[in-house]
Amino acid sequence: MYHLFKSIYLHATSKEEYSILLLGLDNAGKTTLLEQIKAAYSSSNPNLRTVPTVGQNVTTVSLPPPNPPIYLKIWDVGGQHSLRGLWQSYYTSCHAIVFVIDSSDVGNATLAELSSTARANAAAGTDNPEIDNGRLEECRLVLESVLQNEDAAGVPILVLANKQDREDCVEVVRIKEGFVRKVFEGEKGESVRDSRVLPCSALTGTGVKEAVEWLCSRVQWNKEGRPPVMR
Ligand SMILES: Nc1nc2c(ncn2[C@@H]2O[C@H](COP(=O)(O)OP(=O)(O)OP(=O)(O)O)[C@@H](O)[C@H]2O)c(=O)[nH]1
Ligand SMILES: [Mg+2]
Repeated sequence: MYHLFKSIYLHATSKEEYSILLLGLDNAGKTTLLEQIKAAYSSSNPNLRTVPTVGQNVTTVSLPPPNPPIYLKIWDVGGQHSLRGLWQSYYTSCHAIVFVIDSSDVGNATLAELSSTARANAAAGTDNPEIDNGRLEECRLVLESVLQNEDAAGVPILVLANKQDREDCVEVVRIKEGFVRKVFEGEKGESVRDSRVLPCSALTGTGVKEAVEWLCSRVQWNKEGRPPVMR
């Protein structure tokens, strides 16, 4: 009888917990985003004086109603080149991935032109000084490697076009149509995946709640594929 009551009590009081993995190049804004999420759901002030992450930061948030009563455990890992090899150890246990892009560092031409120019330059081993490619090509290679990893297969991906507060940013529609769609539909993409592209400014907090709400709905939608941990 004790065990029956205990299991009823645990069932009634425990909540589903889903892990969210923040990825993206160094300087994209992952740690700033983590700080804003933490602040948004705990009524504290965000610490926006970030330093490059070596290792990981983690925080767990509980969303208020009308969101479902779940926990999101958010993992922020370092995006520097030498640290990207560590990302794959998080793939099997994550329920969704957020790929953060610095929208002010993807070039000054249209993204379609940039993609083809960057590829042509890479193939020819040259660089056209007239066009600033930013880090678009590096970003493409890194996003492709995430999509191709078997341990991350089927995991919902939210691409965040961050730093939308900056005057020199590329707008979200261009990032979506000229870059993300091409990567997802390209031969190294995986078009059957649940995905979305949203604008945000981790610095001001704009778009952060919309991002979290999308994640919240998609991890629950995918819970048969990746069941939550009960806490
Ligand atoms: N203008 C603007 N700056 C931002 C935004 N998000 C982050 N930054 C700035 O970008 C820089 C890098 O931000 P971080 O959050 O530390 O970047 P990160 O992705 O965690 O970098 P790593 O830890 O090296 O992988 C900091 O100076 C932030 O203040 C944004 O939305 N707008
Ligand atoms: Mg960081």
